[in-house]
Amino acid sequence: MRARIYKSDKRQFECKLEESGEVVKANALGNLLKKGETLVVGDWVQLEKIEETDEFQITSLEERESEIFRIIVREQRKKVTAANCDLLIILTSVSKPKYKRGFIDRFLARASQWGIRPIVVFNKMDEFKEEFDIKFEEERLKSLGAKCFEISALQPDYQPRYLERGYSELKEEISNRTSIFLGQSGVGKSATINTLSEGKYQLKTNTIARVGKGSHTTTWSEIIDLDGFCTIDSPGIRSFSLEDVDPEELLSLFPDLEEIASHCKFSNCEHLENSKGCVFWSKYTPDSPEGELVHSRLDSFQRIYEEVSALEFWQKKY
Ligand SMILES: Nc1nc2c(ncn2[C@@H]2O[C@H](COP(=O)(O)OP(=O)(O)OP(=O)(O)O)[C@@H](O)[C@H]2O)c(=O)[nH]1
Ligand SMILES: [Zn+2]
Repeated sequence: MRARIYKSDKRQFECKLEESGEVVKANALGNLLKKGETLVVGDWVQLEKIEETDEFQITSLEERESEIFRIIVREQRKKVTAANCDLLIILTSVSKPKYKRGFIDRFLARASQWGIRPIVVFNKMDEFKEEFDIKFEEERLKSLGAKCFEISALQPDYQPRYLERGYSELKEEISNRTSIFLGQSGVGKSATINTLSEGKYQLKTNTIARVGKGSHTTTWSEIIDLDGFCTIDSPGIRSFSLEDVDPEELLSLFPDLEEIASHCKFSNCEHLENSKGCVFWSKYTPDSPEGELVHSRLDSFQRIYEEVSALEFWQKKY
């Protein structure tokens, strides 16, 4: 019977049966686990019931539509943490913590790498101050293919004032999908999930796994089922760092820039102000409306590029 893995902890799995919705514990056939972690939350699998023991066994794995992963650089291998995620929800705050375009661009790069559609949610709109140019950010994100929403997690009946979409549109967007919420600490991920679940779920604010605080060796990940939508909670997928991305592949995660860069005169163009024949500086001057957007992206790209190429393990190659 068909089922989806909802929780994985080393070699033990909890699976939700597609037909009955029942959640059962299951083991996996050895050959499915051979390479260490070939089964992850979100995977669709076939289960068989072992009559003698009444236990369930995972007998096969369906091909994945998308994977959330990181590259373990030293081992040259991909570590998958979740599968079949439909939507990457990038949450940001318009008050505290301060909106950081660079963070959004990092998450957008991940969305591009994982092949998952991103949307951006501006939260804490109840504390909105006019000096924040939400329309500019929206235009920028729209041109990158990300729909934007404005909400207040603390006031679900907040109506959008600046953007087309608000809370009810967000509810619709996530319905029947599996999403993952990303965003810096304190933007309101837990609060938003709680509100969207309409009381069914009560995550303590500040409980969603933190990243980058000391060692986090937690292996467990789960899908939280919230009646009509699901979210994947897993430590290790929220980091902003793109340090596992090969600097030479970074541009491919900025498809908008990659397109423009393909017109630069030299294929090894560094896209600096004095680079000869660089389209970014000849055609898209930073003070033109279109150039402002392009250069804000180039800026993010170059920051990450510098950061990543400074890492020892990437330098070894050269
Ligand atoms: N004013 C206002 N405060 C909010 C809103 N959403 C969340 N908060 C507050 O912001 C703080 C952080 O919210 P959390 O939901 O814990 O944020 P988080 O993103 O889950 O944080 P981490 O668990 O650290 O990643 C809490 O004190 C919330 O009450 C909002 O829409 N408006
Ligand atoms: Zn160039």
